[in-house]
Amino acid sequence: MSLQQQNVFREKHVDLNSIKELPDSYTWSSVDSCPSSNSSEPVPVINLEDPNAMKHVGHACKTWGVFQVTNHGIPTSLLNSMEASGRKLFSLPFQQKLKAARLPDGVSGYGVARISSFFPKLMWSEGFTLVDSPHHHAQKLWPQGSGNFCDVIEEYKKEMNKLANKVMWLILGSLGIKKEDIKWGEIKEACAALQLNSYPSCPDPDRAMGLAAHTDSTLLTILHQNNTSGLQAHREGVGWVTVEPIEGALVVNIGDLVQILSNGLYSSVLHRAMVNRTQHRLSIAYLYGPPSNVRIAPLSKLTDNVNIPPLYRAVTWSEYLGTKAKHFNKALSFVSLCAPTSVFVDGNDNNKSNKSVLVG
Ligand SMILES: O=C(O)CCC(=O)C(=O)O
Ligand SMILES: [Fe+2]
Repeated sequence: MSLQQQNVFREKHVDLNSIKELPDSYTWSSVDSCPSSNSSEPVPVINLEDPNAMKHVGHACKTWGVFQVTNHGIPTSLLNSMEASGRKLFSLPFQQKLKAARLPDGVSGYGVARISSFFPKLMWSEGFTLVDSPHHHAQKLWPQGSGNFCDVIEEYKKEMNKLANKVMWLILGSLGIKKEDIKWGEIKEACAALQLNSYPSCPDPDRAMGLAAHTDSTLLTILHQNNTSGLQAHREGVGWVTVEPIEGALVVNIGDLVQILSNGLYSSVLHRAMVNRTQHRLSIAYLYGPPSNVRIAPLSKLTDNVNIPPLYRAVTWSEYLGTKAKHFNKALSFVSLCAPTSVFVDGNDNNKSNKSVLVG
């Protein structure tokens, strides 16, 4: 990073652990105007070894757009090691983390939430995005050697890829889609990124926002949250519902690309992360998408051009990320083939960024 880039970066990046009182720039009035719902119905929990798992996945996609999975096959030891690696990274001194800072026009590296530019207020979180190999960043963070950090990341990505592929086929299967119906076939060659989020304890959590409301620009996202609640999903007619952490379970969010593929039968889930006064929260999101050159369009089996016309035009993942980076929570309506549908936009939706936004 050049000196000038470093200065610009420092103006935006603050060591949240050193702040004792919530500054005005971090004070959100919209947190109060969108309170959490008291609904007692929890987000569905699906045992992937249940013979009816596909049916349950279909129902959860139709009603919530988010669910938790158990018996998912990811070893607990790997989840623990990944969490420890995340902690090790975020507990580095602030100046050290800045050495692996995301470049102004880049995607990977350390920095504020990538959706920050769409909101007038700052979020109480720090993030680390890994798109390719982690080695380059690890060398900057730990010049003396990063221990098993890179091995854990690589192993985690490999295992998550298998799980994401399996869940993707449960989702497609629940729509009646078979392998031969997918022209781009092997979603095994999918692209993915890892997003590590850290939410330090906050002096005034009721007025702060960890990560503002957004949908993920993925096919699906698999999220591991440490034993600290904070993730909330928005359900039509109900409001914000907390996705309570369950030991060993993983959260699956339906992303915008499944909304396109399913021709709107399954909607991506609007979600956000809240913070708390005493605990440091950590989450690790595996962002799963198709190979970047594949055009994603409503599956022909789900449309008939007469009664059920395709609702979206075909887009590649990278094209969609560009649209999202410009129009944020309105992006789906920009690839829509019919009149714009109602979209939820929280905060300032003026486009100030031309970066890729993998989330939000
Ligand atoms: O921290 C969380 O629970 C949510 C993270 C998230 O939504 C994301 O990284 O896209
Ligand atoms: Fe997200």
